[in-house]
Amino acid sequence: MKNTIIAPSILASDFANLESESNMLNRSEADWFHIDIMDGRFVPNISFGIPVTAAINKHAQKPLDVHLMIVEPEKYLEDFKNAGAETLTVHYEACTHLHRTIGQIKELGCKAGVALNPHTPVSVLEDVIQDIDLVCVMSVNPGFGGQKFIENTYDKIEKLASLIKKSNSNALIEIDGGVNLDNAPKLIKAGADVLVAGSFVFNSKNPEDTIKNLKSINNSLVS
Ligand SMILES: O=C(CO)[C@@H](O)[C@H](O)COP(=O)(O)O
Ligand SMILES: [Co+2]
Repeated sequence: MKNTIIAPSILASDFANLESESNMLNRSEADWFHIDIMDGRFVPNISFGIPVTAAINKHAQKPLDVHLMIVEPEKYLEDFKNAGAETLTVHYEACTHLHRTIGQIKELGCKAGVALNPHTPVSVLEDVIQDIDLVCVMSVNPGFGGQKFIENTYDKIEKLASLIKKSNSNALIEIDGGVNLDNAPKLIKAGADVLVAGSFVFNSKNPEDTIKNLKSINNSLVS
């Protein structure tokens, strides 16, 4: 049975209590910590950067999945690796030399991810899909948590799954934005391997239970 990876997004957590939020994720069935880095240039919002990532990493007992929504990400890869990143995801739209940037991530010993904005077709990845470990399909326009899920994402996942299969790539398909218990089963059926969920987890009454519910979707799909 496929084991869907659940990656709660720290963006929706209580920034004044990152230690307790991290401990909650450590106790929970979450697999990764999703860390959203926004620079106010690639996206119209600023979140936090390298020192806060390092501070989260002090408490996190699970891999950090770092989503760089920044221009010129190649300048900061090493800093984020040193801050604890296991996966470094750059945006296709922010990289003039994407192939080189992927190589730099690998040289640092990190997993290489590439994120696609909602308007970017999966076909742009044809010539790099074998080199990457993860494709992050944005199911909202990047920059903010709590936005409405874009329905076209299901088609996009299917196209990406077929590109990955055709290319004998091992890339994981991650979905980021507006994920909840209503759309998650359909996302998994379409081929999603990793679900990022921010507000759905942290705004719920019991985030640990919400993570457990997301994690158990696979079981219910089997029957
Ligand atoms: O990268 C982003 C937004 O740009 C995401 O990771 C959000 O943080 C997801 O938040 P929700 O849509 O689940 O609230
Ligand atoms: Co993200």
